[in-house]
Amino acid sequence: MGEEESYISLFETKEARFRGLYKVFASTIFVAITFIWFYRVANMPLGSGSCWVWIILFFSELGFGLYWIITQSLRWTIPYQTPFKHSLSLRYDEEKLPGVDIFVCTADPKLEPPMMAINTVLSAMAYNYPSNKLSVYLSDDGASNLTFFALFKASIFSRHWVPFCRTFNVETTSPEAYFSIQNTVAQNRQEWLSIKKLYEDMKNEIEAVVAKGKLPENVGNQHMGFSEWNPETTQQDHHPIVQMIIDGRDTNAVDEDGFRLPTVVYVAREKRHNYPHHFKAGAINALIRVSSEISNAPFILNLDCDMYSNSADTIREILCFFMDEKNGHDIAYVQFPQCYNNITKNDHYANAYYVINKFELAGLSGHGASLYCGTGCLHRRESLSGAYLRDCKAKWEMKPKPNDNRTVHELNEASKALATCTYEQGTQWGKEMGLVYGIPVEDIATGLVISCRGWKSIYYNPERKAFVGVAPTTLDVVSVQHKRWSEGMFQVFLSKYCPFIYGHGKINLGIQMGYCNFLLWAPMSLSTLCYVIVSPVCLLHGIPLFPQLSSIWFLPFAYAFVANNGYSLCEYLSCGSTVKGWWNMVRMRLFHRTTSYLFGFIGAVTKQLGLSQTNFAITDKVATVDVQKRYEQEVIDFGGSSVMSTILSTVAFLNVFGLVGGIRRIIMMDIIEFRSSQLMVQIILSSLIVVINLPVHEALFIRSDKGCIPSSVMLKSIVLASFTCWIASLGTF
Ligand SMILES: O=c1ccn([C@@H]2O[C@H](COP(=O)(O)OP(=O)(O)O[C@H]3O[C@H](CO)[C@@H](O)[C@H](O)[C@H]3O)[C@@H](O)[C@H]2O)c(=O)[nH]1
Ligand SMILES: [Mn+2]
Repeated sequence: MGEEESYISLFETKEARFRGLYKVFASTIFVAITFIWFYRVANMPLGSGSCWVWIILFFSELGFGLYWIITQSLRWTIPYQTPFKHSLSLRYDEEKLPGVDIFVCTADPKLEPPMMAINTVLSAMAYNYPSNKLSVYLSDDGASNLTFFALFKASIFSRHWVPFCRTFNVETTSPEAYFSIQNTVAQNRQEWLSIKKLYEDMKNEIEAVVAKGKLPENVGNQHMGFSEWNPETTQQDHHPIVQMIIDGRDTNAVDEDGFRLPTVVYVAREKRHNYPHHFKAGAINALIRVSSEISNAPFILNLDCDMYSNSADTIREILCFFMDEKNGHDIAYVQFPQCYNNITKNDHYANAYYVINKFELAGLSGHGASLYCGTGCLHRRESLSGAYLRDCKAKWEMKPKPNDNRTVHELNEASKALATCTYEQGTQWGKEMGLVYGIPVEDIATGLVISCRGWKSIYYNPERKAFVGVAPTTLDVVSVQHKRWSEGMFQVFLSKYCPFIYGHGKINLGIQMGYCNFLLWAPMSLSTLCYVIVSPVCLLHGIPLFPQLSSIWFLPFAYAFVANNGYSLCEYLSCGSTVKGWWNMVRMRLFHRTTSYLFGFIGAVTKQLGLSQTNFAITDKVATVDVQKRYEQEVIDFGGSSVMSTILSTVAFLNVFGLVGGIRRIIMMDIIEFRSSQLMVQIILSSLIVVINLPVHEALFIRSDKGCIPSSVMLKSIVLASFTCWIASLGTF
């Protein structure tokens, strides 16, 4: 079918409504911002001691204002996509569908339990897609035989799991997630009970082996792959390991219903102490090469080990974008939002990224590009490998791999040669080919480079979550992640990949500005820090920084503040979250901007100056019972004494000091003086900061659990806050 039919698009794009109204509203905020800038310059107390404070504030407000302008690029046009998977099935027979290679990355069996990784692998094996077109590659940067053992066991379990999912149309194809949702006997009683038992037996066996840290004695006989490990093998020093566990070509590799199984391959690229391995980017680049040797599918789905597939038809949906004859040829990748299954009602760590997922990422794709977020993304092999759109035939013609008669052993050996440390030496890998090296957000930099090569990319946020992961459950881990992100993104901005320089003439202004929304998280910390430190300190010393309430100049400040936050609240609520959830997001933004983004800023600048090296701190995905309990109760886990909790407490104390000092002055005023007091805005500001910091005060003074802030940090912060106030008083006032 197909050719003779009149053309029907495989996907549709709709624009969000009321954008015109929004543009009018945004223009009013813009006017207010320009008034604020004007006020700050026109009223600069030149010659007075507090002049430098005004200069600081001017730069801070300039930062806020410019950043606000940049954020508008993501709110101009917001497209929403709908793929038509039924039309795809009508147009293409099963044999005509292209192959898809699925990459799952794991890096540390302690931080990322092997059970988690194999659940992701199993979820990917059970896609509602022809099995002989699927190949799943597990990249293990931990080079752990425990992970290999888990994958081997999962391959045996998959013979039952894949047909179970197919027979009963299971959508949540990660067994762990499936049994946690479907935790009472399902209708298909007999099958459900037996598959659950099989899963639990496997889980218990794997967890026991992982807990022991040692493989069972006789396991070597079960698969030749176990012989790859010897006592000298360590995470950072080992030869390349490639082991095909299921060979999809093998007519005996069938599930219990007699259907072929997807190919499953374990890969641990070579690591040596004196060779940089480039973290996740290095792992994916090795996988691109290894998979090209084995299956060479034209599409690559990239998943982190903690992001399982939650919707069986996802691949078919994504292919609607790529295989649309009219609009599909220039699409390089389709990115899904990162969603999590452990978000609490009011999302106290602001992990859900509601607004980013619903508006900002969609808004960027309104300009023709999507952020590549590292996971939940399906790429065209050519564009991911480094091809320019103009050089591609611009056809999705899928050349099936010619029959490969090599044995599994031969394929393994041929692939190992592609996963050595030396393979990339003197090549363009990490520069012009594959994922970009040297930046801890390899994904974002790579997505940008792909856009600059002429490709389009799509952001698709379906109703049913397509991929679901685990969000961090302590403030420490959230901060590790945000520090890496903000640092990496700012590094992109400072590097040759800066969208305004690298992208000049290659991508439109909307994409350049859109990217900067994310790339500039780190420097925004400076503007915020000025506000939350300078304002209370000046309040304490009675130095006014803002117009009095009765002044006409107060209006732009009030309007910009209220309109911006009011709009942000509406955006938040429209995503289905709560007012408390929004408040928590505002708090987390303050926390990040005063800590992790500051560290990120410093990190990016020192890297730029060549004073430090790129690192990738893996986020811990395991929580103790105690931590988990606090998380479920939405109690912030400050994680004891750290530089971060010291900064947070110091900022909290500074604002308490400022507020107390300010209120003392106000009490001593008469009513006329009060009305004309120029300190009122600072009092309001510090009050808001004190209220938003209530969980910090609680953790300092009331709580005594393990997640509270210890008294040593309290003392340090009081000393630091007092010292800051004292230094300021010595200064110019
Ligand atoms: O040397 C490494 C380090 C990490 N990883 C893998 O990278 C993934 C992401 O690491 P994680 O610690 O979970 O970081 P997150 O902050 O959760 O990751 C987000 O941010 C990263 C960029 O900073 C992206 O690569 C991820 O896709 C995105 O989910 C995990 O599967 C790891 O196993 C490796 O394969 N090798
Ligand atoms: Mn992760």
